[in-house]
Amino acid sequence: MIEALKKKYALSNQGAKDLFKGIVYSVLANVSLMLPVILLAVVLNRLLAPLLGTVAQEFSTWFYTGIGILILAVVFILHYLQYTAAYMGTYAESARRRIRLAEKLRTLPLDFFHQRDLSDLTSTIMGDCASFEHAFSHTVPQFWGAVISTSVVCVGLLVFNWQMGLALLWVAPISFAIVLLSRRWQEKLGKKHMGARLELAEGIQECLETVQDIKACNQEEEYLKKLDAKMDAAEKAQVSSELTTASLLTTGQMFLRLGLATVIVVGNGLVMGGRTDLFTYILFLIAASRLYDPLSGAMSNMAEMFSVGLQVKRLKEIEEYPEEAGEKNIQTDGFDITFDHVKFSYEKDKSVLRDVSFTAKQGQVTALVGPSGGGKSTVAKLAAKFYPLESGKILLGGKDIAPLDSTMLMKNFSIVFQDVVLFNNTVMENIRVGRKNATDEDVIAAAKAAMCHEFIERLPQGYQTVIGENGSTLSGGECQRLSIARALLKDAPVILLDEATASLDVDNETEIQNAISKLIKGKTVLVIAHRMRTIEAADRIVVLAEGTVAESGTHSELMEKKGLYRKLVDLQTKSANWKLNVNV
Ligand SMILES: Nc1ncnc2c1ncn2[C@@H]1O[C@H](COP(=O)(O)OP(=O)(O)OP(=O)(O)O)[C@@H](O)[C@H]1O
Repeated sequence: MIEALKKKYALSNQGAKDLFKGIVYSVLANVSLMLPVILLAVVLNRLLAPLLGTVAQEFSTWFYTGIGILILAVVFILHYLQYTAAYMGTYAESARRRIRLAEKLRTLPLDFFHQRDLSDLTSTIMGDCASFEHAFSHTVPQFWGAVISTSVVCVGLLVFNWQMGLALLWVAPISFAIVLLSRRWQEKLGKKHMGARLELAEGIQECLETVQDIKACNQEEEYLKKLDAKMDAAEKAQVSSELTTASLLTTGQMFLRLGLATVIVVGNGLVMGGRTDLFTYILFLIAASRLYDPLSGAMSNMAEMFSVGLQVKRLKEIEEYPEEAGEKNIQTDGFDITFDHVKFSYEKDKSVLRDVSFTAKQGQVTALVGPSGGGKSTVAKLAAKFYPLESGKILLGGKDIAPLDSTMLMKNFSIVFQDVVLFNNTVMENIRVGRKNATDEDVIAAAKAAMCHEFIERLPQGYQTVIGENGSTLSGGECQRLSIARALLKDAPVILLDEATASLDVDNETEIQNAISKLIKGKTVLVIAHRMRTIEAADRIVVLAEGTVAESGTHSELMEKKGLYRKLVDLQTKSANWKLNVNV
């Protein structure tokens, strides 16, 4: 049972045990609701003895009051136990689920995050987890509790008087069938609603991220119109999903109440015909008033459980995604990086790299140049195993990196990408990301080398200043210098620099390049730069165009060759003399 619950609702062992406890208490609490009915029937039987024609027995008010209080106490205790088991268990499981998800995300390979939509992931982690809290505290235990307890009571009523039992219960299977048979329909509408909600969340996120550009291009009205359309679509999908569910549910619940009419008609006939007594008739009338409520409740819960099913599926997709299970022991023979006939595509059948082969030697600077979109950044990311290859191999110190553990591999890389990622934390901690156990002095030394120290000192709290989400309170050049400081601090044997000095002015660029020159001594350096003069001194230049290596060699070799590299250099020389003509 515990195993079945674990599997069905993606629960931990403790979570499944707590849910089981919640269901058991829910069954007992529901059954206990029949105790007042039984007491009422017994009391009425005694009080109405003269009317019913039965032998009048001695009636003790105190005795029945005492039993009544005892029953109330039992009902209260069982409901209390059910409440604590369902609620405490659910919230403890919710905390475990969130931690489990965070742990799982930590172990997933990077390509998982490139495949999944980030707002979809956020909505699973935040939204679905919140829905589970409601479902597992308010719905699932109550549903199973109602189904099991009413089945037990129904069997009891059928054994007691099968004709009255049938008159009371014939409606239940039909009512449930109405809701159950429409499950696929409800799930389809639920999926559509979830899809529309995700699109809306994506739209809002995109709008917030690009608000400056939208304003700068006077696109507010246009953009808001599109967002409005997404809101309308989400609202429509929600209304149609809820309306359908509510209509079917109300139909089922109304049908259930028909049973009261059949109890009256059948009971009347049986009492008139002398085939049953008035006591049984009254007992079934009271039972009808108590029994249909939990069944109605179970039907409403069932609709919510359909949508929980969809959310559990999304959660399982993350939990069951194969974890990164690479070799932890990385022993390489030096740190040369070799691309050996590498073929790669982000999307199926859209090759970005075709047959790329070259070696970036340790102790040398290898520069990647070429037209925009040629695949330079992709090559740098593949060198650090951000994505799996379609075919070919990438070797680090002669060792294929494909089977290696990414976290262990990453220890060998210092990376500065075009898009700098900074955390909403202090400057000190943002640089310390490079090396967790670095002392404050180490951090400051790296900051000085990356020309950050001066501007950091000018910040309100110096190194202890919190820099906002992704460094929102700093300029682009300052963010880039921080990320260079981080890389200097890490001081790994392989260095990937993708447009590392792109946002710096000429003075800063020269100084930083001096700092980088110190950093790269004896290391394998793969550098991408659009400004050709910054890589003229590189030991080897690899020209990438349309996903292949067009040519390679030193600056002078390539200039002599008069190929693509020469063309790019000439173009840049021309553009360096370009001036903004304000008299046109
Ligand atoms: N995450 C991604 N998903 C899908 N396609 C991508 C992705 N990143 C890059 N591409 C595509 O891969 C190709 C190579 O991109 P890449 O960024 O490697 O080129 P690049 O030479 O570094 O360009 P640039 O000089 O403009 O930075 C381009 O056509 C680009 O559109």
